Amino acid sequence: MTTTAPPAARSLETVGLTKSFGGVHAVRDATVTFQPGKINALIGPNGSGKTTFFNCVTGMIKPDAGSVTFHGEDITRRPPHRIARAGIGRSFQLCRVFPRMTVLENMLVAVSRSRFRELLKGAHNPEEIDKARALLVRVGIDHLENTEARNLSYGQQKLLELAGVLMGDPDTIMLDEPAGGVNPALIGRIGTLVQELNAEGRTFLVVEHNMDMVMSLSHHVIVFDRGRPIAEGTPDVVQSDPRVLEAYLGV
Ligand SMILES: Nc1ncnc2c1ncn2[C@@H]1O[C@H](COP(=O)(O)OP(=O)(O)OP(=O)(O)O)[C@@H](O)[C@H]1O
Repeated sequence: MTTTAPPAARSLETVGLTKSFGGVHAVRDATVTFQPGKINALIGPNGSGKTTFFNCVTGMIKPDAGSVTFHGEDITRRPPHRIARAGIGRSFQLCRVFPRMTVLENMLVAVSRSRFRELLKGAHNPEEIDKARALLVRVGIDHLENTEARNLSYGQQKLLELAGVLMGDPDTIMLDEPAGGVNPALIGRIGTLVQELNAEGRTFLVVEHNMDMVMSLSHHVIVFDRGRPIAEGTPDVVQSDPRVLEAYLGV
């Protein structure tokens, strides 16, 4: 009798992912393998399909074709909460927090739906509250615990969103433009947090236009153009790839 070894688990990969909006081919036959345990960056000109790709991976929109595999399991077209439960956390390009809830309340609604119902009934789980407070300390906004989120700076809201993502203990974290609209001091703090969380074993996939951040933070860079990857490699390799210059500069 012969046995077949299971395929080696790879953290996250897509094969032939495709999504159109009417006549706009936002993501076209995108086959991408992200490096597990690393900080992966996804870059590309405006409109090259990065956010649509993110949304297909995290179940926010359904791809027209192709597959998404996470730790060897097909997660294509699963609803977002099931993908989150599988271990993929994400932030959004336009930060999503509940503006009239306090920072701590935002942390508590970041947990699962069943707990959200508990929260609405006023039944707070003490362990969740402890965990939320520890994460607020970690991202450096614990002093704002009782402040309504709308009174935070945009950068502080991004830190809150990241802390909320960490409430789910994801092993893979997808950040959509973490530096967008954030002042330089907080960009530095977000970058340091990403590095620390990565050193603890979490895989990152970061969409970002801030090239200083991308090049200093990432281990592996994937470049999108017109809906598909056109180049990948270390920051140094990608920066000197003529296809990348062409995509950005149209030369
Ligand atoms: N819901 C939608 N309906 C119609 N077209 C869309 C929709 N979402 C995205 N698109 C189009 O799909 C293409 C890819 O957009 P997407 O936002 O994924 O690119 P991006 O690389 O994330 O851009 P940016 O860097 O500017 O955020 C663009 O032409 C965009 O206008």
